[in-house]
Parts: sequence; C-alpha cells; structure tokens
Amino acid sequence: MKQVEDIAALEFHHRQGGQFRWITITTLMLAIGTILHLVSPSVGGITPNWTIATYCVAICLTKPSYRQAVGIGLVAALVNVLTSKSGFPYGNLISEPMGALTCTFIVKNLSFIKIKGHSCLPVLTGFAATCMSGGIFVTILKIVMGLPNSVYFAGMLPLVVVIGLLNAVVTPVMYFPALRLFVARGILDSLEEQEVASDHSMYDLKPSQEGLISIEHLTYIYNKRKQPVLDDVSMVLHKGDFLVVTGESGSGKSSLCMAMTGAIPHYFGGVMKGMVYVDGKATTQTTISDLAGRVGAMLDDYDSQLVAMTVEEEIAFSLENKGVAPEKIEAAITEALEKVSMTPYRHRPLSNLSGGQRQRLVIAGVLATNPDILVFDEPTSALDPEGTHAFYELIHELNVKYGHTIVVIEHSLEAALPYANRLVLLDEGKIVCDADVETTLRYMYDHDIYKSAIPQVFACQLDLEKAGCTFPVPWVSTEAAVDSLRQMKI
Ligand SMILES: Nc1ncnc2c1ncn2[C@@H]1O[C@H](COP(=O)(O)OP(=O)(O)OP(=O)(O)O)[C@@H](O)[C@H]1O
Repeated sequence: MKQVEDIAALEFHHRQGGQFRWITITTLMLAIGTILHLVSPSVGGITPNWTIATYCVAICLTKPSYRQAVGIGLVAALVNVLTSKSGFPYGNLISEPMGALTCTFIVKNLSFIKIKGHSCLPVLTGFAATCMSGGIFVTILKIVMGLPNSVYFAGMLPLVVVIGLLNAVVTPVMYFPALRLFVARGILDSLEEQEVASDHSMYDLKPSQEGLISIEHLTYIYNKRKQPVLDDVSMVLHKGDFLVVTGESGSGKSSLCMAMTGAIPHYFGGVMKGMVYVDGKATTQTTISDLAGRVGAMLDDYDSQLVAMTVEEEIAFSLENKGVAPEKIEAAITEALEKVSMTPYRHRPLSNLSGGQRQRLVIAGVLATNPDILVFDEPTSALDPEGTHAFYELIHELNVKYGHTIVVIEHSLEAALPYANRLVLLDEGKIVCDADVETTLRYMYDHDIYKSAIPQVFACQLDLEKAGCTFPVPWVSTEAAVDSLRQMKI
C-alpha cells in the first residue's frame, strides 16, 4: 500500500458516461476491422487478422472488465462467422472471446512494460491475442474437419504465429492514431491523465479526523470546466448532527452534497483532489452502491426518484435495487412507512398522493435501507409553508428519535434553522464559516455574504443590537425570540 504524503494533491479523474465508453469505442473499431477484413488484399494467403487487431485496440483504449471482454469477443466472433469463407467458422465463438480475454489479461497485468516510456500493450496484445484466438480456431477446425497432423503442425500453427507477428505491427499502427482521435474528441483521457486516473486501490487512505463523513481538502472541477466548484473544502460531519448548508446560487452546495453521496467522483465527470471519507473509507475506494447503504440522498427533483405504481411497490423497488433479501423486504417497508407516518397509504397508487406525501414516500424509500446519514438537496423548494414545516418536523424526528444524521442544503433558512445544530456557509466553492447557527448567521451579516437568506427575525435582532439592545437567547426562530423577550420580562 502506498502512503499519501499530501492528501490535498491526490487526484482522481473520472469522465462522465465512462461506463458506456467501451461499447462506443469497440463498436467503432470493430466496424473499421470488418471493412478492412472485407477489402484488404492477402499476400500469399497471408493477411493481418483485422478483427482481432481492432478489438485489441479497443481493449487497450478502454480497459474493460473480463465480462465485458467476453462480450467484445462474442461480437467479433459473430462478425467473423458472418464474413468467413472457412469451412467451419463457428470455432470463432470460442476463439474470439478467448482472444479478447487474453488481451484484457495483458492490459490489466502487463501495463508496466514500456520501452522509452511508450506503452508496449498494443504490440503484446496484438501478438498474444492473435496467437491465442488463432491457435484455438485452427485446433477446432482440425478436429471438426479431421485434418491431418502434418497440415496442423507444419501449416496451420506456423501461419497463426506469422499472422500474430503481423498483428503485432498493425495493432500499434491503429492504436496510436485512434488514441489521439478519441483524446482530441474528449472521449478518452490522455495517457498522462490515465496515469493518475481513477484507480486508488493502491493507496493507504485514512481520514485524519474521526467522523461519519470527513471531507479533507476537497477540490472539484467538472469536466470541461477550468474553475473548481469546490475549492479546498474541509469539514467533518459527526454522528447526530443536523447540518444545514447554505450559500448563494452556484456556490457549490449541491456539488458538496454529491461528494458526500459518492456521485462525485463516481458519476459526474471531472477531477477531484483531496478526499471524502464515509465511515472512515475513502469514497474513491468505495462504489456508489456501497455508499448508498450508508448515505441516503433525496435530490431536489425528488419526483424523478419515484418509479413504481403504488407506495408499497415503490419502497420494495428501492430495496430490491439495493440487493436486500426478499424475506426482509416486508418488514423494512413497514418500518420505513411508520417512520414517515405513511402507514395508511401503503396500498395507494402514487398518482393519488399529494406533493408532500410523494416527498415522504421518497424519504421512506431512502430510509428503507437504514442509512445512518440522510442528505437532502433543497427539499422544500416545491412545498408551501405548511408542507415545509411538516417536512422539518419529520426530519427533526428522524434526527432525534431514530438517530439519523442529517445534512440539508437549503436556501430558505427560516424553517430549517430551529432544528439545526450547525450552519455551514459556502461562498464561491469555499467553506467560509462552519459553526453553530448563531455564529454563522452573524458571519453572513458581518461579511455581507448571502445576507438576503438571514431569517427576518434574526436580522431584526441584529438591528436591535445595533441600537444597543442585548438579548439572552439568539433569535434563530420566532419561538427563540419570544423566549428571549420573556426572559427579559418584556
Ligand atoms: N454536472 C455539471 N457539470 C458542469 N458544471 C456543473 C455541473 N453541476 C453544477 N455545475 C456548476 O458548478 C457550480 C456549482 O453548482 P452547484 O449546483 O453545486 O451550486 P449550488 O450552490 O447548489 O447552486 P443552486 O443553489 O443554484 O442549486 C455552478 O457554476 C454550476 O453551473
């Protein structure tokens, strides 16, 4: 395990949509391979195996998993079966997946072999995959067609090696222009970027502070952006916190929320520096689905999180999706509905629910897997004042009664702050204040940052203080103001 000296400098690159890149690139390369296969002249019966060369290029470029490699091999086999003039082309169905697996094995294990800093993978894969695939193909052909040993050993196998050598030349000849093309088009990272890219498995990553979520020197730049949306952000979320994050539009609140759920860096494309730890584990060493069991998120357009027909089906769907055992689903639905006071609506169709009830249902779906941390991105933007109040009462109960740790991204602070123990202020991607509610509100006022969001009742207290008044209790809510005035016997 490698030690990390400076976590602020540790990078993680991810290109959005990366999970489908291998399909795009392989399809394109195999199409080129098929055309070359059909039109290229053979010299003395010898021609490169274009299909293998092109899928080797695709595999070297996209580094697919072994399962994906089998898929690539099967597509290549189908192309070969359909275009082959051989007496028994069906051996391709075994030989091509084996060739693609060989290529993938080399890409995963021998990438350290370089000559003068240049990757040898295209040469190695071109040769080895062709020998493996060709060797298997001619062996099957010999058995099925009953060809004599002399033809097999003196003719077929040497021919496979010769074509392997040819492919060791044509594969790099295609690889480097293809790499330049895909990098120029923004589909692939350059080789230098890939060096530092998205593999942190070799690092020994541990948080320097204890907490449910520990964010350390996090800087994040979205793809095709130059400026970071989060700039050297550090904070710790403790068990039991009710944390409100606020700031001007575009200050990076949602991005911070995405970093806590793992969507940054795993889903959104971009460059992340620094680290986010959830339960002591670096998010770059965890998958989004693992994180979903620890951090439940409700997005601002929460309606898009609803997919089923009835309330019960909706929660069951979210549980099945997270791999919960069928025998545990019934009890988990009952418990989640109880927590959000939706038990009587269990069999209701979603179309019969109000906006607030739909939101409660999304929360129930999130709660069903019992995550410790709940993150809400602008949860009240579509609710009326009554709905907003009911929402915060519910979240408060989840916090104090059920022990969930809460993070809320919020513009309208009036309703949220009475329940919060911390208020974090973001400004242009930086945390400029992380303190108790009163301190952060005062900071906003004194530094003229997002002053318009300060609850009116607190702004009133600050104006009265300017006129020389002092109060025993900060007016973070109307109730607190009344309490403060009562104590003063006014
Ligand atoms: N997927 C994305 N790709 C590129 N840029 C993005 C992406 N998402 C957000 N941004 C940019 O990042 C910056 C911060 O956005 P973010 O949504 O985190 O801020 P915010 O404080 O939540 O804003 P708002 O209150 O308006 O929702 C903005 O300039 C935004 O345009």
